[in-house]
Amino acid sequence: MDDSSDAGGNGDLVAGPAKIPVPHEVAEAVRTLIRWAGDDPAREGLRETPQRVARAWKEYCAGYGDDPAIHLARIFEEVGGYDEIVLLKDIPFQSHCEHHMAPIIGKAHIAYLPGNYVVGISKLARVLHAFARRLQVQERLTAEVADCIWDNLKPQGVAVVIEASHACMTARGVRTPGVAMVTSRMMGVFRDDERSRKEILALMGC
Ligand SMILES: Nc1nc2c(ncn2[C@@H]2O[C@H](COP(=O)(O)OP(=O)(O)OP(=O)(O)O)[C@@H](O)[C@H]2O)c(=O)[nH]1
Ligand SMILES: [Zn+2]
Repeated sequence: MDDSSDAGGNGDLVAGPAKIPVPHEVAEAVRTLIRWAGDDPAREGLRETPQRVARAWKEYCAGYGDDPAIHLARIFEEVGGYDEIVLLKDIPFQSHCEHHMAPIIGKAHIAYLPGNYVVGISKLARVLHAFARRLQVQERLTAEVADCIWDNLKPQGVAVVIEASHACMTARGVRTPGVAMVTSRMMGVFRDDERSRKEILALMGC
């Protein structure tokens, strides 16, 4: 294939982002895995696969280079006396389980009851992705997101609920599709006050 061709005239859009170099031993590890799985890493279709797999894993695990707390560094003094729940619902995310390195695909609901500060709403999703793009178990992911918001925003309450499907359960092993794992972490008023807890769970649709 001629790499210099640009038939669509879209320049960089066609070329995509610059590719990071892949260390030899990383590519070799993928070749070893392909061989062990039963295929020939030297055959035409698999020749560039080790580099692709390595770069894909850098992308899946980009959270290791993303400090979640940084996304909550820009906080605003409470806006216009707003003192009700802020909820970001149905945030899709992707992670990988630390046991099998298989995809965890799901959605998260993240809420807080402000104290003196609020944060740009996109930042809640950024915190989620910074923790999700690592090797995880769902319980720890849930706790890390909640703790990060609690520590940095100092709100009156935090509630995080995550529902996800684990490919290590659907594509292998017990092979049971259609199962959702649900985890939650309630802090402050959402843990201590029955009415607040019920209100947030109703808003989340849980
Ligand atoms: N609690 C929890 N378990 C998880 C998560 N992701 C994967 N697992 C489970 O981790 C367990 C690992 O069990 P092992 O017996 O060590 O591994 P395995 O022999 O591959 O187990 P099977 O998946 O049952 O075949 C499995 O039961 C997985 O379902 C997660 O996020 N939270
Ligand atoms: Zn797993």
